[in-house]
Amino acid sequence: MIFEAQELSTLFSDFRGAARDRIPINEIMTDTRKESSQSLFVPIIGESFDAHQFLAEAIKKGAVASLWQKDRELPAMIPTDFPVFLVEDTTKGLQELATYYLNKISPIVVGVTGSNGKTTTKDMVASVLSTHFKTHKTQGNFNNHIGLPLTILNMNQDTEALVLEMGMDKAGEISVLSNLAHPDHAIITNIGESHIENLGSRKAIAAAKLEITDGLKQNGRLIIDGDEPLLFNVKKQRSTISCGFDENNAYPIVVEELSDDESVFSVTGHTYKLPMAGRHNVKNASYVIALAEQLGLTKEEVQKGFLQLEMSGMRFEKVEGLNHSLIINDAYNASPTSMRAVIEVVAQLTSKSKKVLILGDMFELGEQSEELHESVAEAIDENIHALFTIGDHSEKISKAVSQHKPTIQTSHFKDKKALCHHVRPMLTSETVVLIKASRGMKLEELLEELTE
Ligand SMILES: CC(=O)N[C@H]1[C@@H](OP(=O)(O)OP(=O)(O)OC[C@H]2O[C@@H](n3ccc(=O)[nH]c3=O)[C@H](O)[C@@H]2O)O[C@H](CO)[C@@H](O)[C@@H]1O[C@H](C)C(=O)N[C@@H](C)C(=O)N[C@H](CCC(=O)N[C@@H](CCC[C@@H](N)C(=O)O)C(=O)O)C(=O)O
Ligand SMILES: Nc1ncnc2c1ncn2[C@@H]1O[C@H](COP(=O)(O)OP(=O)(O)OP(=O)(O)O)[C@@H](O)[C@H]1O
Ligand SMILES: C[C@@H](N)C(=O)N[C@H](C)C(=O)O
Repeated sequence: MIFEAQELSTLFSDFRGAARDRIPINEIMTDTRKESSQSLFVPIIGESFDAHQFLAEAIKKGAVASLWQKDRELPAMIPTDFPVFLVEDTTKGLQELATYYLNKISPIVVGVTGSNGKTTTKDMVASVLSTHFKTHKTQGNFNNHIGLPLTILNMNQDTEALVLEMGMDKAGEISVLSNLAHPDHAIITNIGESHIENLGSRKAIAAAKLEITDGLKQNGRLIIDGDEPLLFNVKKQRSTISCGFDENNAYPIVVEELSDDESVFSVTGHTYKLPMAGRHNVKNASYVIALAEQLGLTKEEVQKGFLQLEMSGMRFEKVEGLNHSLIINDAYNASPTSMRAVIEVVAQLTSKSKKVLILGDMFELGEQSEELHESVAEAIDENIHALFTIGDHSEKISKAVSQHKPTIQTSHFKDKKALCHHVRPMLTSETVVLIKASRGMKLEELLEELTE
């Protein structure tokens, strides 16, 4: 149970029905298409539906009370004793509920934002903190003004640490999330180009990410990518902790060994093993090390947390392909920085000799889209055997590569089936294929044709 209807009557003073009864509410329902039990229905007005139309269905599906937006007519057929709490805006009501519940449980709160690496770092933080605290974390990519409150309302009553991914694609959005969650500590993973179409520049993206301090608790620490020039000003502030490969960072990283499945590195003289490849993941891990120290965890707990890491899917997710080839599904999303980062990892892999890249469009890059797509070609060197692009914009990458690096086989496709038909014969035990593009491309659909 998260609360009783009676508690909500103190939060929302305008109500009808048995709102003052001690009716247990176990969960929040925002989608009547999903099963629920003993839930509070919160009808969200979205782009395709106004959920107020589904109240009867919600009751059938297990709702025992509901928020209701005052400017919507309440259906007459609803039982007179059914508790309804009237609010100006149901999304804001959801957020108020989350704040109320957060204050009731009062866990340590860690906020994670950044252009790339939010989900990865959130998963790392949760894995490490779970060695010391009862920990709850954002599920999937529930990182916006609806997903974050739902994450809070989904935590168990005995939660001691809450790890919240905070996403944005417009200025002001992180500020709302930070002022809702009031993190004890906050992490900015990097400043890339994601959603630059809306923000206009990387400088504006940095400013938007720094909104995470708007709600940061007194004495809270901001942990940042100390190698990022756009964050150098905030790096000087006492409450900021800088991590990165530059030796002048508070937590300087020394890479000892990078292999296909493991990264060995040291931070402030202690060596860690991370069961992931890529310098970018080493940097993500350094944020977790700095945070863990703030929270009093031992280095052994940190190392244990790294070793028991459970990553979210479609982030460098390794899948066996046809003929014992290796498919790397990094298809959740893409921006130039993240695409370059993961291409570097694939180029360095030693377990496979034939390296094939399948790269799709990157969205929301605005006027800089062509130039930013072309810039990815700079990260593609002779370690790569073939590059296949798909979509409307990624052809800029294959054209740039075919022009400057003619030894690399390149082709562009408009159609997933045709692409797979071309790639399948290349799949042998020596082949690794990287799949990466923006979420809207849904390149994970290629896996059907490239795996058993
Ligand atoms: C509101 C909601 O949850 N909608 C989800 C719903 O969409 P659908 O189109 O079906 O419904 P509507 O939104 O139009 O309907 C309103 C409500 O009606 C409910 N409903 C509908 C039909 C029905 O028969 N019964 C019903 O009860 C419905 O459930 C709605 O509550 O389903 C879709 C498919 O599952 C979901 O995709 C959709 O989710 C929306 C997009 C959403 O915002 N969900 C959040 C919980 C969330 O966190 N989603 C994340 C993605 C977040 C994200 O994109 N983050 C960005 C950064 C932030 C950008 C910010 N500006 C923003 O607005 O998001 C990033 O880059 O990471 C996720 O799904 O992973
Ligand atoms: N610190 C980093 N710097 C650059 N790229 C990174 C970093 N961390 C992860 N990446 C790349 O970004 C991809 C997406 O990682 P992840 O999903 O954790 O980021 P995210 O910020 O949650 O992304 P999104 O906002 O699209 O949900 C990874 O597969 C990897 O290619
Ligand atoms: C996940 C969503 N917020 C997102 O980043 N969408 C990009 C632009 C996409 O659709 O690829």
